[in-house]
Amino acid sequence: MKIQVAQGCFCQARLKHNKPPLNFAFYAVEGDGMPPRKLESLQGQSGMILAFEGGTFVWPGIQLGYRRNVTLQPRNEASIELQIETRSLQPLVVEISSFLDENDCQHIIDKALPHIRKSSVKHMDQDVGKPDSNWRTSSTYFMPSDDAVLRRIDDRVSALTLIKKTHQELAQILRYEQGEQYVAHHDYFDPEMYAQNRDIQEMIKRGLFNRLATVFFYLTDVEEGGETNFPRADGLPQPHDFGDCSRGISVYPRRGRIIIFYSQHPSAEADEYSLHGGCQVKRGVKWSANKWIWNKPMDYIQE
Ligand SMILES: O=C(O)CCC(=O)C(=O)O
Ligand SMILES: [Fe+2]
Repeated sequence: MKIQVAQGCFCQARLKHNKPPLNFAFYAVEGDGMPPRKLESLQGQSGMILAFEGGTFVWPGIQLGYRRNVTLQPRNEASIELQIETRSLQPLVVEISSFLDENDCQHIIDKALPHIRKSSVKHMDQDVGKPDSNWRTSSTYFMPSDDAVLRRIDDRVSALTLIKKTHQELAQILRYEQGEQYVAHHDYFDPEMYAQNRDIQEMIKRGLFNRLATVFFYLTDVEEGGETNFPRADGLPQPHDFGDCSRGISVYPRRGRIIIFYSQHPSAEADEYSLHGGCQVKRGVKWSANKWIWNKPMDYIQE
């Protein structure tokens, strides 16, 4: 038996359009606590079986505005039809305009309301000791999936992303009141930026594992502002002002809408273009939620 090992890059077509290349690769895990090693020269070897953990599905973006009709088959539910639209290729952002219904959205809000408290952020080494409100002024509740509605949503997210439920974190419910925001940041943990943080190093196994994708729910319409902005969309340079929402692309809140954006390339390398923020709510209140998905089981949610 001969097994070809692919190692490569979606390069030619992208470079032609002045887009940064998207690399993909295979990795070997050397042992607990060791960073993964790239397998770069295995072509032509025979009789080898590669077993790897961490490989996960990514929706192909195809092109901006591409619309794909899909039929999902969530566990314990009839199939559902929906349309996935590509909003950005770099970072990869797709939108489903109607994923949650009115009742789902209201259920999440009602359930979170008694528990919601000021949001925190995980500080990079250089920011330890600074107030969370430098970055984020919203309120948060991490909500256990302890009823049928929430379990159904987890199953749907799993069917949509084609990533097991065990890889999801608990939904982080967010409320932004007028004037509140979360400036641009990454959802993945850069091992170098958290070198002194033992908990994070343990969680990401020094770079082996990380958040792969974010499924972001919009639970209310917002009268003005509150959009999610990707200031580096389409390969733009690093912004000077991380609160500037005038660059790149923005997705506006609409009750029931969701987006999926990917923090990693198919190669499992972090995508620095996935920088994003929750822009200031100018009028009204924004309820929303993060479903962070890892490239490993997290043990918050059982299959
Ligand atoms: O509120 C938003 O639109 C984005 C929030 C966000 O990026 C986060 O909570 O990590
Ligand atoms: Fe985020």
